[in-house]
Amino acid sequence: MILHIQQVIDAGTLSVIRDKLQQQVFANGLETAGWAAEKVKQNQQLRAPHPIIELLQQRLMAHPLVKAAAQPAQWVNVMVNRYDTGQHYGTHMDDALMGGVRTDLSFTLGLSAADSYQGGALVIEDSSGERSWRLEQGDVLLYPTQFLHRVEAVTEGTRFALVGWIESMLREPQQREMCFDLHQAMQAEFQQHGKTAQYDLLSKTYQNLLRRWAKR
Ligand SMILES: O=C(O)CCC(=O)C(=O)O
Ligand SMILES: [Fe+2]
Repeated sequence: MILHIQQVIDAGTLSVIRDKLQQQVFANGLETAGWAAEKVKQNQQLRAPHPIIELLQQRLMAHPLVKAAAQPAQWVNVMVNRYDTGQHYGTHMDDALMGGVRTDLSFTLGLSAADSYQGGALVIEDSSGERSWRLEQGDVLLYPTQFLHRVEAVTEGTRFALVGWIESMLREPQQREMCFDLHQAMQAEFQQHGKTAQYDLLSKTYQNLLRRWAKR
């Protein structure tokens, strides 16, 4: 399950954040690249602790869809990536363990308006082929960390994005998808019909599956 959630952060907040980001000193992205990824990583990054990262991470952590889809146990290496014109991040795998935290999900939160730069698509490969995203500012893409992926070269302008990884209480993508679907069905039933007997059954199954599978 790859989830595209729209408008997690409003455009006004993002405009203030971008102004602040322009004043920060970014480090070379190679600082956090593994030995293979360093062959293909050409970007810049701003790492935690930093108040901008703190603020954005708090918003993501509080978002109901992020919570329901990721069932987070821990967040790790949340940082701002910056790609100026000509920069890219070629095909790579993210490390399975970052400081002892297992990376079950990756996310990218778009911080730049999609029409303010050219190129810079995030491309994810699976056995059926490739899919690419140029996220609108404020949108987040949440995806299992199991795929080869890349960021295409930015050919004009600058692409800022918040990226990071999540260790989930539900290790398997299939478990997360089942719990997420059930959660969404439960919510829809409650919103449309109230606390019906069907809602209670969905809720019972959701909570019991979570209890059965969740590990921290
Ligand atoms: O900038 C992005 O959207 C993703 C970057 C990425 O793949 C990474 O930092 O490992
Ligand atoms: Fe990556």
